[in-house]
Amino acid sequence: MPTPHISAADGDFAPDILLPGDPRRATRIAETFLDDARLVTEVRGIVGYTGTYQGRPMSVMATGMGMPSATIYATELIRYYGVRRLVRVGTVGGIHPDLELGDVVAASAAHTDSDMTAHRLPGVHYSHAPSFALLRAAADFADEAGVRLRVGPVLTSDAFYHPDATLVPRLAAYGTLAVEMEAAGLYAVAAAEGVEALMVGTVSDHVVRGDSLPSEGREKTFAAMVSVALGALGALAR
Ligand SMILES: O=P(O)(O)O[C@H]1O[C@H](CO)[C@@H](O)[C@H]1O
Ligand SMILES: O=c1cc[nH]c(=O)[nH]1
Repeated sequence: MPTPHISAADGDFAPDILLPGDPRRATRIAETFLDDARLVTEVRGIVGYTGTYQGRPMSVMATGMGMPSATIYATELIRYYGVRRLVRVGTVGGIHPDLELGDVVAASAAHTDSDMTAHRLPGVHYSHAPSFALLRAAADFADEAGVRLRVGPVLTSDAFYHPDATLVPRLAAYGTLAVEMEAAGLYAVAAAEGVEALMVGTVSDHVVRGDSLPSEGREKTFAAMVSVALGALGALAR
C-alpha cells in the first residue's frame, strides 16, 4: 500500500535494497547493475527501482540527504514493503590519513553529532552498529574481488558545512575513517525494526587534505562500492 512518501504497490520492492542518497545514482545503479529494472516509486523525485541481480530480486532507492530523510524511507520500506536487508551506497568525506580518493569504506560503527537517535533510548549513549553478517560478507567479498575496503567507524553528521573546525582532528585522533550523513540513522532504524543494515561508501573527497574526485573518477569508484554491496547481499541470500 502506498505510504506518504512511497507510491509503490505491495510486493514492488525486493527484500534486499541498495540506498544511495542521490536519486541520479539510484537510476544509474538500476541501469548499470540490474536486469529488467522498473521504476516503482518517484514521490518527490526520490526514485526507486526493482529488477534482478544475478537472477535474484533486487531494489535500489534514493534516500535524499541526511538522517531525517533517510530514516523516513528506511522505516517505510521495512514496515510497509517487507525490505529486510538495506545497504547504503554513499559518498563519504575521508578523514583518516591513509584513505585515498576512490577507496571504499564500510562503517563498522557510526558516531553522530546529532540528537536524532538519542530519543530512542533515553539515558543511553546508543552505539550505531551495522549487521555483522552483512559487514563480514562485504569484507569477504572485497577480499575475493580485490577491492581495497577499509572497515572502521564513520561520523554521521547533521551538517555538511560543520561550524566546528576542531571536530575532524578530534575524530581523526579516535581512528574515525570518514564523514557522511545517514549511516547512524539507518543503523538505529534497522536495529529497532529487527532487520539488517550496512553503510558502504566511496571516498569522494578528503576533508583534511582538501582534494576531491573529478566526476568521471566518481563513476568508476562508484562501481567498486556497488559491487561490494551487491556481493554482501548476494552472500547472505545464498
Ligand atoms: O552521496 P550520498 O549518498 O548522498 O552521501 C553523502 O553526500 C551527501 C552530502 O553531499 C550526504 O547525503 C552524504 O551522506
Ligand atoms: O557528508 C559528506 C559526504 C562527502 N563528503 C563530505 O565531506 N561529507
